[in-house]
Amino acid sequence: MTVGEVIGSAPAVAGAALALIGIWALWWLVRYVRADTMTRASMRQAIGVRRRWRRLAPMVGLSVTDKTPPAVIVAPDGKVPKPRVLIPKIKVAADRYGVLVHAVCLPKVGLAEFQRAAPYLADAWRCTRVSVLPDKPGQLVIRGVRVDPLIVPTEHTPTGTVPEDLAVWDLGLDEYALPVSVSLANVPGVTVAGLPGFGKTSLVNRFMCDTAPSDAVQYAVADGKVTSSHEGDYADLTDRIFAFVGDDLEEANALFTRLVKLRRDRSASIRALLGVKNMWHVGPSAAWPLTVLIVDEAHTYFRDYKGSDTRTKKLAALAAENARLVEDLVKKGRNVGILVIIATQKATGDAIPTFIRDVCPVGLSFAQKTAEAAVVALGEDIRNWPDASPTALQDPAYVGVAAMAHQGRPGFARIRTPYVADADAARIATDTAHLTRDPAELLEELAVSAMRMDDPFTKREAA
Ligand SMILES: Nc1ncnc2c1ncn2[C@@H]1O[C@H](COP(=O)(O)OP(=O)(O)OP(=O)(O)O)[C@@H](O)[C@H]1O
Repeated sequence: MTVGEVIGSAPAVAGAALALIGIWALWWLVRYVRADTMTRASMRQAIGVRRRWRRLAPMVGLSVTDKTPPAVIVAPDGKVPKPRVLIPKIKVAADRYGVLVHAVCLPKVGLAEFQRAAPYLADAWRCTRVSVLPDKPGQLVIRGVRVDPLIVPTEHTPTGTVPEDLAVWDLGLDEYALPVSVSLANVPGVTVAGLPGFGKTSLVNRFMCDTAPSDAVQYAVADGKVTSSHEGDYADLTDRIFAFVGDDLEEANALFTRLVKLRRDRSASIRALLGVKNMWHVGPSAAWPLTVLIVDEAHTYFRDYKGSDTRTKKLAALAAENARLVEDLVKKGRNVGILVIIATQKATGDAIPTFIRDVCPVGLSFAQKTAEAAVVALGEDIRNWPDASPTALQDPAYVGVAAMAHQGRPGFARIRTPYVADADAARIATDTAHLTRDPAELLEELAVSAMRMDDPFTKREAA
């Protein structure tokens, strides 16, 4: 191509570039118009972050000077080129709560430098909080939230569709508005504690509503706050629950005994029926469902009864027996697909006995009154993380916010869990009631069909 041709094509190239910019501007405008007020503010914020980055980065110590002279040491006019100041390249995206910035590290400008600069970035970007985490090798992700996600209530409307992965429990958004979930695969127990009215039931409701459309899960509930299944928080869900007991210690004892028997029968037959030692290797199924026992207001079943009269002695014996049975389920139920969720308002050692709490790998706590209660709910380590302590969640703005130990790294996350309306829970329970089965019966059916398959006559027929 000659120089003349290049000059001649310049208007066409400029026109194409302008058209591209026009298309991009139109796309941005359409997104802006369709977005809600919070997202629009974040989109404007993202423009500011991009526009000011070249000036801001060196001011907050996020630049490096490249002193190596380029290939041409002396320019034709005799001047030596100045060293170049390099700044990390960024890509900025916006959502309801703020901006998500992907940055590329430079020599001596990495994770530590970005983390040191985070408070300055928060000031410059007008953010309540900025966090910096590693992304891909050599890249970082910086989360800046303009609005504190912990104080913005959210709602969740269950879709009624079968979850893609039954073992993933979506909990809500953390303090950086990033989604938090826990894996329930190989988890035998979850504890949920918190002052009354701070969102425990809503959290458990969400779990049930999201998983209930699957035939690979069955629920049993012991609710210590009520006497019959038609009262209280689980009244809307009874159609999807295969066993329910209220505050009667003897009935609870019978339910826990029944589930321990299921645990034993499953342990005895898992290799023959599933061909594995751990149900999670093949995943839960309609024939071998994940069996979830929810023990709400656990204090009712485990508390230490003190007194020498016959009735109190009987209650004390039942409570001790209940704790022992639930401990059995938590300690030995994992590989056979039994999960225990223990919720309580009362954070004392006898509400969730420490020998049970300590074997539950997942612990969540809504607001707590005292540091001791926080320790009972989340373990000793919470004392080392005062910012995340549930004692700081007592303001009504934090209804629905829980603290939870990070899975796989030190520290605790605070999570804004969404509210699930009772009407939605009722709708899901009604729509999925036909899936309710007793896992003990299912186990028997599975054993019978396995026996039939072993039968030489049946084998011949099948062949
Ligand atoms: N995640 C949430 N977001 C916003 N509001 C919530 C949330 N969860 C609960 N609430 C509000 O708090 C009220 C009480 O919630 P919930 O029944 O879940 O509390 P709880 O901790 O289970 O109380 P209790 O221990 O008395 O059963 C709800 O009716 C609702 O108005």
